Formats: sequence, structure tokens, C-alpha cells
Amino acid sequence: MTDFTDEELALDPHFADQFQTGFRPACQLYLISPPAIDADFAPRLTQALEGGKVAAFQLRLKGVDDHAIAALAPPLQAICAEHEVAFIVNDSIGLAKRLGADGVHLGQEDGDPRDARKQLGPNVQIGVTCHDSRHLAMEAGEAGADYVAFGAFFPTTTKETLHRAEPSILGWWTTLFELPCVAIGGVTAENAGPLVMAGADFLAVSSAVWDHPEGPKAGVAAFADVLASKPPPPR
Ligand SMILES: Cc1ncc(COP(=O)(O)OP(=O)(O)O)c(N)n1
Ligand SMILES: Cc1nc(C(=O)O)sc1CCOP(=O)(O)O
Ligand SMILES: [Mg+2]
Repeated sequence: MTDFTDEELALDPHFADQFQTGFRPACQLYLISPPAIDADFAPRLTQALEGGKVAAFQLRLKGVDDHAIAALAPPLQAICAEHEVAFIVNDSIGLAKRLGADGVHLGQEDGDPRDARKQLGPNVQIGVTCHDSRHLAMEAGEAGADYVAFGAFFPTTTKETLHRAEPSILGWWTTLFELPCVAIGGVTAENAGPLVMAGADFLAVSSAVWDHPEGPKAGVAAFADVLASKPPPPR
């Protein structure tokens, strides 16, 4: 692919003419696990999923080896299945395959989406971290990703982040491409409005749900209004 800078991509007024945009469903919640979990996590996950519609749950346990994650994942996977929530594994194509997960999320250093597709097949969702880069997002789309993730939009203590994204990248992406985009990084019910209005297909959220003072059910419920703040365009 030709290497345009992000500035060139943002400014080219004819770029949008090459693409057709289609129907986009309303913005949905993509729940990320806390960075570490203990024995009481399964009931907390159930509570969260009872707080409102959640499209996907990502098991993201940094520093825990794949065997340990494989041992604790099945009950969480079952809870997701009961609630019709896609179960996404972070970082590891092999673990996603071993668990029969609904998807895998890959950072820029976590593996090639083409390899993931070969190993996981056509029905498994593959997401790719694209930071604040239009170029990385187009590369991920070309490589067959099912969604691209931009961030971090706000300061977060869940992960050390080196990139800061602006809502305009979501507007740019959704104007040009049908492939869904995820907004991540410090997202709360209070600050998410501009991300939804800019066109985010998913809000990926961890601490705003797990650290909610009234518990994870209230944490998910708190997002209902902002998710509904931009109705999908009519068909
Ligand atoms: C939905 C979503 N977006 C971005 C990330 C971050 O992935 P990565 O850059 O690989 O960082 P780690 O999460 O692995 O620390 C994500 N996990 N999920
Ligand atoms: C996992 C992750 N990835 C990010 C990125 O910018 O790529 S920010 C982030 C942390 C998300 O957790 P919280 O909602 O608590 O900020
Ligand atoms: Mg990763």
C-alpha cells in the first residue's frame, strides 16, 4: 500500500469519493476485563452483563501465561455465551484458537491479522490496535481485520499509553470505511459523548465499569444514555 502520511490522508478532499459508506448500527459497548482477576470475577462479569447490552467482552490479563488463562477462561466464556456477548481473547492467536473464542484482539506487536485469519478461519472476529494512525487502520483493513481500534482518547491508569487519539479520527474513518471502529482509553459515560457523535461503532471500556462505585452492573447501565445519544441513520 502507498505510504501516505496521516496529514495527507486527513486533508485529501477526494479521498472520500473512492469509498461508499453504508448503514451503521448504533454505538455499542465493548467491555474489557480488569487487568487482573480473582475468584469473585465470574459473578462480577454476570452483574456487568446484566447492566445493559454489551456486544463483546475481551479477556485481557497482562502478564498471565496462556495456560493459566486457558484454565480460568471457560466459565467466563460460558457467561458471555449465555448473554450473547462475543468472547474476545487479547494478544494471543494460539489462545483464541485453543479456547474457540469468538475473536482475538491484536496490538501492533501481537501478530499478523493475515496469520490470525489463516489460523482462526473466516468467522472469528479479528481486531487490531491502530493507536491514532489512519495509516495503520487502513493497513489493518487491508489485512482483513474485522474492526480497528483507535486510542487512547483520554488518560487512563489501566494501561501505559504512548498515543493520544482525537475524535476526528473516528469521523474520518466512518466517512470512508464500513469496517467498524472502536474507541478506547479512559472512556467513561461522562466523556464518551464526542466519541459517539464522531461515529464510534464501539466504546471499549474497562475501569469505568469495574471501578464504578455502585458496582459493574451500574457501570454498564451508566453508558445507556450516551450510547443512545446518536441514533443510527435510517436505512
Ligand atoms: C479493543 C482494544 N483496543 C486496543 C487494545 C490495546 O491492544 P495493545 O496495543 O496490544 O495493548 P494491550 O491491550 O495488549 O496491552 C485492546 N486490548 N483492545
Ligand atoms: C487496553 C487499552 N488499550 C488502549 C489503547 O490506547 O490502545 S487504552 C487501554 C485501557 C482501557 O482501559 P480503560 O477503559 O480503563 O481506560
Ligand atoms: Mg496486545
